[in-house]
Amino acid sequence: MTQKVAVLGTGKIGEALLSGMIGAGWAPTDLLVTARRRERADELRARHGVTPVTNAEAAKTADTLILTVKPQDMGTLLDELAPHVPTDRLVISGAAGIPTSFFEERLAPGTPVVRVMTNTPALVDEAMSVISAGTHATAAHLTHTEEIFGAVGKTLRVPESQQDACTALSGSGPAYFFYLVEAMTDAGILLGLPRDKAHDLIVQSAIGAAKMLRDSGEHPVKLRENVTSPAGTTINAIRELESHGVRAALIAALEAARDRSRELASGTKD
Ligand SMILES: NC(=O)C1=CN([C@@H]2O[C@H](COP(=O)(O)OP(=O)(O)OC[C@H]3O[C@@H](n4cnc5c(N)ncnc54)[C@H](O)[C@@H]3O)[C@@H](O)[C@H]2O)C=CC1
Ligand SMILES: O=C(O)[C@@H]1CCC=N1
Repeated sequence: MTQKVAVLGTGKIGEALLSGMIGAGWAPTDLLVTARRRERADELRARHGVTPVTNAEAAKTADTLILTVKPQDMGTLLDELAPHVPTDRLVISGAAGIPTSFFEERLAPGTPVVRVMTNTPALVDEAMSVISAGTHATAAHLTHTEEIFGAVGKTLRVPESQQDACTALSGSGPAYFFYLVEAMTDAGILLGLPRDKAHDLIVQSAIGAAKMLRDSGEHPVKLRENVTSPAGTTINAIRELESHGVRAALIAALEAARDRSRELASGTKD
């Protein structure tokens, strides 16, 4: 049976998902998109061969609705959608913070809702997407959600109570690594290297370290110890990181991200 999937509010995350799904074999003719602006809809059609529709048309036509608007826009979108969504549709939310109960309260009783937190490496099929079922979502709904988000990377099921923490870790996670690369590139400049060379050195080191973290089976502490020679260079750098409280700063930063995710729960917090 053909399953039509609609992405509503196709911005950065929505388009990355769309592109990954098409790459994984979804027929563009089975994919519908909605956008606020006409030019954006035309752009999506030209780039991916998908069909732009209105939010109401998507609700009536698609079997699965993936809502990828900003948390603050979700209430307005749901007001628009609610009269048109039959209860046999699966509604997937990709928004930070907003609980499945927010959707269940606004959609017809019994509508299955799944909450997903993905991340921007979806653009290169290396996303980490964490998936939680709402009250009426079945095992089949979770499997279908995994099929969709599996097109852009790894998936993991978690209880919804862990979603805000996951948002802080993997949802926002890529930003912390980009920030680190930016800061380390600045350090390279301080040490007299041209920016482009410093950038290349750090990026390749990041890729190598990421592959070792994923593939070596070693604990990160062991991997770091292997780099840290007695009376060598690395331990001098580590001492500075510790004395500047970088570990504590990271813990506090992720706690702040988790708290903000909780705060977004009402879907209206600017
Ligand atoms: N950017 C990121 O790294 C991540 C974002 N998210 C979540 O994904 C969602 C989307 O984020 P982005 O793609 O970064 O935002 P974005 O701003 O690029 O995309 C949202 C799109 O929704 C459109 N939109 C808003 N209201 C609409 C409506 N009523 N009808 C149709 N289109 C509408 C906007 O015009 C925009 O194009 C957010 O809820 C965010 O919390 C999740 C994981 C990572
Ligand atoms: O910053 C944000 O709110 C979104 C959600 C996770 C990553 N970006």
